[in-house]
Formats: sequence, structure tokens, C-alpha cells
Amino acid sequence: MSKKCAIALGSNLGDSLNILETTITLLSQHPYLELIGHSPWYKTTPIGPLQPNYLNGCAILETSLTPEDLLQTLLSIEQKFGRIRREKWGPRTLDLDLLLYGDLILDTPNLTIPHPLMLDRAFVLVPLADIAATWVHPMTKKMIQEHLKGLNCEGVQPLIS
Ligand SMILES: Nc1ncnc2c1ncn2[C@@H]1O[C@H](COP(=O)(O)OP(=O)(O)OP(=O)(O)O)[C@@H](O)[C@H]1O
Ligand SMILES: Nc1nc2c(c(=O)[nH]1)N=C(CO)CN2
Repeated sequence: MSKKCAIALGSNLGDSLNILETTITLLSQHPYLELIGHSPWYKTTPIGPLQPNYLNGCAILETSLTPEDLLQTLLSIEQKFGRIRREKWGPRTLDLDLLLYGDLILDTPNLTIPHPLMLDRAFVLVPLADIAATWVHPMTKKMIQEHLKGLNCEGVQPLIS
């Protein structure tokens, strides 16, 4: 049975716009994923150590992959762009986070769903609200648009391309 999922995309190293657009193409061409849509891209102030600004956005997928297999698919796409894991919250060519998988709640050593930091991050909730404003967070039972109201969104600006 297929599930609707939300993922977050971020990049702040290399040709970020090209990396994000190529990632959307790869997701849309994957045999076990159906790309429902993606948000516009936003230029965002980095959270964490001093580093370049990010481009961020979100996408909605449908998939019959298990959460674990979907995570592995996302990690393998990150690797295509030479993602090297160094410092926590440090710069990266591509970061793909699995935010929501239907209304699943899961906490294992390798995978936590919903993504535990998604509700604190304006760079996630602003683009997610563009494409899934009424999606109800399975733990808080509140819609994404309600969570967004409480966040400072100053560091999240639309990318005019
Ligand atoms: N919902 C999730 N989405 C993506 N990765 C997850 C999730 N839950 C747990 N992980 C684990 O986190 C690892 C990714 O860590 P990563 O280095 O990308 O963290 P980070 O991007 O620095 O921090 P953050 O998770 O706060 O965005 C993955 O290998 C995966 O096992
Ligand atoms: N603006 C912004 N800041 C970040 C981001 C990100 O995607 N955007 N990702 C991080 C690590 O997950 C750490 N800090």
C-alpha cells in the first residue's frame, strides 16, 4: 500500500540550485517513488556553525517503499552529490530528511519519524506549508500551518530565479 511522505531538501555547498533541481528529477524518475509536487526554493540563514546560506525546499512523494528503504534511497541520492558527513549541522552539498510518512510514528536508532526537529525549523515549515499546509502532524495533532504561525521566519526568503 502506498503512503504519502514529506521530505526536506537542503544544500549550501556547490551549485545548490542545480543540485536541488537534479534531485527533484531523480526523485521523479525513481521506479518506486511518485513525485506529487515540490515547493519553491528558499534562501535561508544557516542554523548551526558559521557556514554559507542554504537553499531549502520540500517535496511530497507517494511510495510503497518501507520507511527504512525510503531513507536508504534518500541517503544514496545524497551520496551521488558527494555528501561527506563531518560536523553536526555543518555545510553539505545535499541533505535529505524524511519528515513525515503518512501518519506513522517511529523511533529507531537509525530513523525517527516525524523528523524530531521539523517543527522548530522555519526553513522546513515555510516550504512544507506551501505544499502541505493542512497535513496534520501525527504527534501534535495540529496542522503544519498552525505550527508555522509560532515560528520566526525572518531567515527564510523566497529565491527569485
Ligand atoms: N527522519 C529522518 N530523516 C533523515 N535521517 C534520519 C531521520 N531520522 C534519523 N535519521 C538518521 O540521521 C542520519 C542523518 O544525519 P545527518 O548527518 O544528515 O544529520 P544532520 O542533517 O546533521 O542533522 P539533522 O538530522 O538535525 O538535520 C541518517 O543517517 C539517518 O540514519
Ligand atoms: N538554514 C539551514 N540551516 C541548516 C540546515 C538547513 O537545511 N538550512 N541544515 C542543517 C543540518 O541538517 C543545519 N542548519
